[in-house]
Amino acid sequence: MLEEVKKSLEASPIVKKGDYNYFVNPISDGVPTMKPSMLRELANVVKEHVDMDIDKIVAIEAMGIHLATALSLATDIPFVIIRKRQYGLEGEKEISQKTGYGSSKLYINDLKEGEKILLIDDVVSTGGTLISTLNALKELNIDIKAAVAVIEKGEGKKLVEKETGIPIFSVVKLDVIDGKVVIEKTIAD
Ligand SMILES: O=P(O)(O)OC[C@H]1O[C@H](OP(=O)(O)OP(=O)(O)O)[C@H](O)[C@@H]1O
Ligand SMILES: Nc1nc2[nH]cnc2c(=O)[nH]1
Repeated sequence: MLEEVKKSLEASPIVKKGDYNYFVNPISDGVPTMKPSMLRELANVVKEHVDMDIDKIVAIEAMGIHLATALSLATDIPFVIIRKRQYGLEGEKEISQKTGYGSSKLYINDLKEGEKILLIDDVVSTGGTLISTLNALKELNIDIKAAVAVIEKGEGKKLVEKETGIPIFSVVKLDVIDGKVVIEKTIAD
């Protein structure tokens, strides 16, 4: 199980973004090319391990979108995207997001108080993105049933859990060591 995912991650090229070792992978970049079998397996793993008694899947742009789409097709649950684009719609909420290599704004739309959601993104690394997003969703009184970061890089997941009180489900934990992705564990181990 997850052999294709592990092989693909271990083969990830590493590029520097300043001092930050950024791995490049189909799950987190759509580059190199994503295989449908790998995307399907990831959606099924999430579906099997996470409480799917929810009203909506919520994706973070950009690299949560294909994961949310696959999960939506596997479960028939609708999804909405937290965009990097501002629409100015009524009720829109702005979030400031900071990663290990950049920052931007995110915009929450079309989520109602009490709605049961699963939040999904590709990677948790420093935890900056999930901390600001989960805290904003809490301020909106959204019922966060689950939060998923398919790939856990480094120690950011623990920080998110400490800062938000919300457990994060991840499929693979990895780190970049000596210029290579090293898998530390997977949900199948
Ligand atoms: O835990 P963190 O350090 O916050 O890193 C995780 C975030 O970094 C990436 O987003 P990025 O801003 O690069 O945008 P993208 O999804 O548009 O590539 C990734 O998709 C996560 O959202
Ligand atoms: N693709 C990719 N996305 C990230 N998001 C946060 N860190 C990383 C990384 O190293 N690679």
